[in-house]
Amino acid sequence: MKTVFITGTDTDAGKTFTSVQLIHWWQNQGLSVAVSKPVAAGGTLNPAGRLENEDALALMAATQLETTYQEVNPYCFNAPASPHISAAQDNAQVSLAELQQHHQDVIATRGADICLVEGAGGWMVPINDSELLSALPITMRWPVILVVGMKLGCLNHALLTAAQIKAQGGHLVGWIANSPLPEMEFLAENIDTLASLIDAPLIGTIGYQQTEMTNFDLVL
Ligand SMILES: Nc1ncnc2c1ncn2[C@@H]1O[C@H](COP(=O)(O)OP(=O)(O)OP(=O)(O)O)[C@@H](O)[C@H]1O
Ligand SMILES: C[C@H](N)[C@H](N)CCCCCC(=O)O
Ligand SMILES: [Mg+2]
Repeated sequence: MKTVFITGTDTDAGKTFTSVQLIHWWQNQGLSVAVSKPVAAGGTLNPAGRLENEDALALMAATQLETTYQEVNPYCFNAPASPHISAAQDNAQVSLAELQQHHQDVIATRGADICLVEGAGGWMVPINDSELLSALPITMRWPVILVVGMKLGCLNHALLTAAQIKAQGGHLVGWIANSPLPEMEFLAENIDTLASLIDAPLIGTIGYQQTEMTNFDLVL
C-alpha cells in the first residue's frame, strides 16, 4: 500500500474537496483507496451519540472500501479549533505515537492499493503541547501532496509550506491548485508563479465548484 498525506496552505484550502476527487480518480483507474482523517477538530453528535467529523464522513462516502468510522477517524474533538486546543477542551489527548500505532495496526492492514491521509489545517498544526501533526508523515516517510487554496496570500503560504516540508526531510510529491473562492484576480499568473518556485510538480488544477477532476498528473 502506498500512503499519501494531504496537507494544505491553511484550513479551508480545500484538502477534503480535493481528496474526494483524488479518491474518485484513483478508483476510476481500478485502484482501491483506504482513507484516514487521524485527527479531527470539530464534530457533531450522530443519532447514536458518537462524535463525527464531516471530513471523515466525506472521505468515507468517497471510498468504495467498507470501513468503520473509528477506523477512519480515531480522534475527534468537539471544538473547531486547533487539535491541541480542541483536545484539551474535551479533557482528551492524542499523541504522535498513538497515531502511528493506529495507522500500523488498523489502516495498513487493509491491503488497499493506496491510503489517503488528510491532515488538519495547514502543515504545522499542534496535536498536543509538544508535537505537531507534520511529524506523522515525516516519521512514517509518507509522500506529501500540498493543496494550495488559490487566494491572495497563497504564494507566501505555499512557498513556506514547501520549504518547511523540505527542511523536515519530507517528500513533496506534488501540489494542486484548488480554487475555493469564486474568483481570484490573476489566477493564472499565481499558478505560473508557484509552478516556477515550488520544487515539485503541479498535479492539477481544480476550479471553483469543479467537482470531477480527471486530468491529474501524479505517479506515487
Ligand atoms: N474548488 C472548490 N470549489 C468550491 N468550493 C470549494 C472548493 N474547494 C473547497 N471548497 C469549499 O471550501 C470549504 C473548505 O474546503 P475543505 O473543507 O475541503 O477545506 P480543508 O482544507 O479540508 O479544511 P480543514 O482544515 O477544515 O480540513 C468547503 O465548504 C468546501 O466545499
Ligand atoms: C477547525 C478547522 N476546520 C481544522 N479542522 C483545524 C484547523 C487548525 C488550525 C490551527 C492553526 O494553524 O491556527
Ligand atoms: Mg478537511
